[in-house]
Amino acid sequence: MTTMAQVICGLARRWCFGALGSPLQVPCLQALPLHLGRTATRASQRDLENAVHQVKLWKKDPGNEVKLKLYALYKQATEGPCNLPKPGMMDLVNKAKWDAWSALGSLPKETARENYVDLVSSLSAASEPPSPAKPAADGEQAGGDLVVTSENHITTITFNRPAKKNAITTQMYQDIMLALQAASKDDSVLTVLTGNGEYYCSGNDLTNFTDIPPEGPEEKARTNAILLREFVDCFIDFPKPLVAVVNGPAVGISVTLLGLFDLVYASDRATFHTPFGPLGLSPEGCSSYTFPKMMGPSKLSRTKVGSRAGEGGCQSQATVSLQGRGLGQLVFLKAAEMLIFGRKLTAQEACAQGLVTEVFPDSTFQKEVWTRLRAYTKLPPNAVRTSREVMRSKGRERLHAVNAEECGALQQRWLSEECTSAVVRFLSRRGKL
Ligand SMILES: CCCCC/C=C/C(=O)SCCNC(=O)CCNC(=O)[C@H](O)C(C)(C)COP(=O)(O)OP(=O)(O)OC[C@H]1O[C@@H](n2cnc3c(N)ncnc32)[C@H](O)[C@@H]1OP(=O)(O)O
Repeated sequence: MTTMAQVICGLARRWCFGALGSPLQVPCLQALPLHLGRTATRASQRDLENAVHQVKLWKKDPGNEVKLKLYALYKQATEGPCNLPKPGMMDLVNKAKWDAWSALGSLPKETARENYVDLVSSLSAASEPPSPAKPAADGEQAGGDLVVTSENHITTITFNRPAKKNAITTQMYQDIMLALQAASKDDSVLTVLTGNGEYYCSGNDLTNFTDIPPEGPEEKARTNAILLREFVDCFIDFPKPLVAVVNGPAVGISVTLLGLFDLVYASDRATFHTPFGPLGLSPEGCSSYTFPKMMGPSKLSRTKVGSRAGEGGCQSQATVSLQGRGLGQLVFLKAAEMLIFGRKLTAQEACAQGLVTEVFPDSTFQKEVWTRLRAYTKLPPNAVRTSREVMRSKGRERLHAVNAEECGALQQRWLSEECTSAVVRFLSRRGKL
């Protein structure tokens, strides 16, 4: 499946060479050097054609920002100021192109031609053969975006895109579903989700929103809603204990799904963030039901006073009891603060709210957690499975209904200006469009 970045790269590559479509508003584009005037003679049409040919010879991808700048200059040099109607918000590729071209305003054709030629010549001088790919360092996991292992009666599903903070691609949703289906039938006792690298998971890969099919954004939203519903249903119906080993910051759907897990063990460097408000989105993963149920509309959290992290419960965080005895901090955290207003929780706060089972010092996190999980696999597997089933069966029908409602709401949210603007802002901040 091509993502927006590939679509843009492909189009931008054609834009540079063949000048297609209309430009894009990428604020950082203005940051690129405009050679406002050549000290030598003015660039001729021939110089422009030579520069276009030179770009074709480039071995190293200059990145979207440069491609879009070249595209906009080429259009300005050959057609003058942007003369196309502004595309719709969801038509991100053409909007990206329209804005980049429009950003050049009434720059004269000759100047645009000079700038194009100068930019190509300066980049050609700077370009060097791409360095050989860095071999995976010792201990780093090779493998694809998702690594699934099964040993010691534990199936482990590891998000493995550390360079992208383990953001979940569309393919990864499919692969996680396949892994859960296999785990439900294998001889494992527990199934674990965890992350490779500093992040647990940064949620949905926001470029997922931008790969618009020919049928248009409505079709994309419809298929996304089906994918999300099936994905969450897999967790609702999963028949064995689900464990999250939250090794670092968790965002979005990787947080909301935790309400469907049986154990959530977190490193004390983990954070839990559901930025649905800023993204123009709404909750998923049944969190609109599980979080209020877990946290209460407003909850005075009670944790062991003075307990060391890892000795049961959350790290010490004195709270005051309803009787008002003792000193400490009132921890009023509502599900609404997370899901509506996007408040980020520390591991301790998430534990105090019931989202996290236990917090461990990062230095001993992996050792302590995996020792404990291996001990749990020694329990009689059928008893474990039966106990979990009787705990979970009563709520499944309700969870399926919640999932359906959440996906229906999101299907509309994905088409909203609020959401598309937020996605464009995120992707534009680093020239991802
Ligand atoms: C069909 C199913 C729908 C499911 C519905 C689910 C909804 C959600 O999950 S909503 C939440 C979505 N996630 C986000 O909004 C997080 C977006 N990312 C960020 O805010 C930040 O990247 C960060 C806070 C997670 C980390 O910031 P920082 O430490 O500054 O690192 P960078 O931003 O430079 O990230 C490094 C690299 O990774 C890319 N990246 C990170 N997260 C995502 C993401 N969610 N989607 C796409 N790409 C992501 C980021 O763009 C950087 O890439 P490069 O610039 O190429 O290095």
